[in-house]
Amino acid sequence: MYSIRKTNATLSGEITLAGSKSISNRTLIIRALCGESFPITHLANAKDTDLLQGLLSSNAIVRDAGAAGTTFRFMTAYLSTQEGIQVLTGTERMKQRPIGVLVDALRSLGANIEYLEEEGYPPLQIGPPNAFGRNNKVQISANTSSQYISALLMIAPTLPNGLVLELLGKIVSRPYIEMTLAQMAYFGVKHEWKGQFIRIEPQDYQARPFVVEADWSAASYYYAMAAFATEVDLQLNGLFEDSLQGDAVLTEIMTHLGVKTTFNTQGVHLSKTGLSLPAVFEYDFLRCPDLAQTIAVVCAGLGVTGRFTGLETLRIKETDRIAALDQELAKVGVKVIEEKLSADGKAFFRIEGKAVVPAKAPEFATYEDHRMAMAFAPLAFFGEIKIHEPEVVVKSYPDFWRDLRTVGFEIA
Ligand SMILES: O=C(O)C1=C[C@@H](OP(=O)(O)O)[C@@H](O)[C@H](O)C1
Ligand SMILES: C=C(OP(=O)(O)O)C(=O)O
Repeated sequence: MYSIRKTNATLSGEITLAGSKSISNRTLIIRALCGESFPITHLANAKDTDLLQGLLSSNAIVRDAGAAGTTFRFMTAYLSTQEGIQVLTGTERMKQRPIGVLVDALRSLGANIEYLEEEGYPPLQIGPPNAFGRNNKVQISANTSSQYISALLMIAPTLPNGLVLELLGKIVSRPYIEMTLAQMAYFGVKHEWKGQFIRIEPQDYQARPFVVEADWSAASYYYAMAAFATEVDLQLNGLFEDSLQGDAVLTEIMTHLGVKTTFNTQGVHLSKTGLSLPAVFEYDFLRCPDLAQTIAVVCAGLGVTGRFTGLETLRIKETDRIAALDQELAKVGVKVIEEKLSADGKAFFRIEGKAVVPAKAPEFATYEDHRMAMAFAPLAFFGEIKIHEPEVVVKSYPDFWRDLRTVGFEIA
């Protein structure tokens, strides 16, 4: 457990953020499918990326993706194209995260996949494919996780007849699908996306050097600190305005919550907007679910009522993130209230109250979720806090605590 304090109310310094884990993991899969190696600069140092790199270079029969969702989903599709029999497993939590939508789609393409424990969940046994990809039309429900779709898209150009993917229902996390297609395009693979259909012809990936941009989801924790600080002069290096990451929408979100972004040659500079805050901040996180915890804590810290939609997928991530936010925000007197469904069927969650950090440091549990630890850390601006199992941050941002110390946090 860490005890965290911020003894002054200002925020200044310079942080060089590590590479995006989402972009890195796509790049590694594409390189594995490419047949020719290419250099990757600024690859993420996230554990999820290390795991993927390890699994791709392993010949082991049992491969463990740990807690890494993209690693598990991307490897499921990748191994379906490979000879031999492999077992793909993960943590106890991974065994509760659904995979049936992807397995059904891969089976319809000819993959030979068996569930080793519970139907619809990891671990999987992936056997040699049978006429894999002879059929090239697949329907897939798009409302659970975009990672299934990205996993299929990346193998699509290597299939004998390519792939025509029909997305069924509401598309969650759409910018991650766009990220996948944009990276595939960088490596020479064309696609056509019309309405609910994405078509990819059989094509070869072209090897080219690749530079990974810094992680916008990781940047969000500094924006939260900037929202809580009285004065801000903070530089975050490695980020681009023209980003592959949907989470770059953070700059826009945070202008409403008091943080001004100025792009420069190195990345972004953060300062205060000086504008007054809204009483209520309404936002739909369907396109950027990984920002939801950060912004929930920002609203709590500022005493702005958050009114959020698009949180449905949060329940199947590293933990049930809605339940975790509810439990932990209660420790600073903030409520997470699920409203009745609106007429158009939208589920609204209200984040209500102003966080008060009690004199006896509150202890925040992290539920094996890196984003719980990182989203709650900025509350140290309001008093001493404690974070359980701080090492969870390794999943996406192993240097988080080191970097926090460099901007004036006392961590013991
Ligand atoms: O494709 C990706 O890199 C990701 C997609 C999102 O997941 P879902 O599509 O399951 O929402 C996101 O939450 C996750 O952190 C990374
Ligand atoms: C949801 C996340 O990751 P994954 O689904 O890849 O485990 C995340 O990093 O917030």
